[in-house]
Amino acid sequence: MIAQDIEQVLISEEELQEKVLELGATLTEEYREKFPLAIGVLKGALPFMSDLIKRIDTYIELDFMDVSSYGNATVSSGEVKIVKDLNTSVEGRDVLIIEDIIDSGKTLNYLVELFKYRKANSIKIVTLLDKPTGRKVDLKADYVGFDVPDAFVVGYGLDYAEKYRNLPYIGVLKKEIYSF
Ligand SMILES: O=P(O)(O)OC[C@H]1O[C@H](OP(=O)(O)OP(=O)(O)O)[C@H](O)[C@@H]1O
Ligand code: HPA
Ligand SMILES: [Mg+2]
Repeated sequence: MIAQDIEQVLISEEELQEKVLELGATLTEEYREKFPLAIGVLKGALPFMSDLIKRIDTYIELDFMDVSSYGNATVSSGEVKIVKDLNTSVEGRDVLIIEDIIDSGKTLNYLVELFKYRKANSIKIVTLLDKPTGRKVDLKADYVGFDVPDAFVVGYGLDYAEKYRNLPYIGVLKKEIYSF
């Protein structure tokens, strides 16, 4: 079915779940004495966030921010739009931003600056994937699941034109799907 559009599986379901466990254990230690505000960046972070929070064994509060800069393209427009803002104030809070991928870095750079301006006490980033070759601004995550090569990847939350978010693994799309 939708798997027929995938050229190659980069990260299997088992590898994803193993990494989520490992990151959950690390974050449990990091936030043991705190009550962080975990902010999921919609829509891409949803599957990762859903799995990760179940592996964090300390008190956490959840919120969501919906920002978008890709539309239906495979290259960032560079303009980050807030589609849905937080319900909670970040002032004085220990913020943990949960992302699916850092590519150009523009989305997270925008969010980090916004949360600094709103006076968060601390801001950390956990991202499932990092694509260092895509970077346009200087930005590093505190916790990274996997580095990915310079290819447009989909699955486990990541989309191409809003499709493929529901694949249970991370794959590379066949070229003919997005170049015509
Ligand atoms: O580092 P960057 O170049 O900014 O790219 C990363 C961002 O782009 C994607 O979101 P997108 O804007 O496509 O929204 P989505 O999560 O709803 O797909 C992805 O989920 C990250 O949030
Ligand atoms: N795939 C899906 N969405 C993305 C990517 C990618 O490689 N980079 C930034 N947003
Ligand atoms: Mg997208």
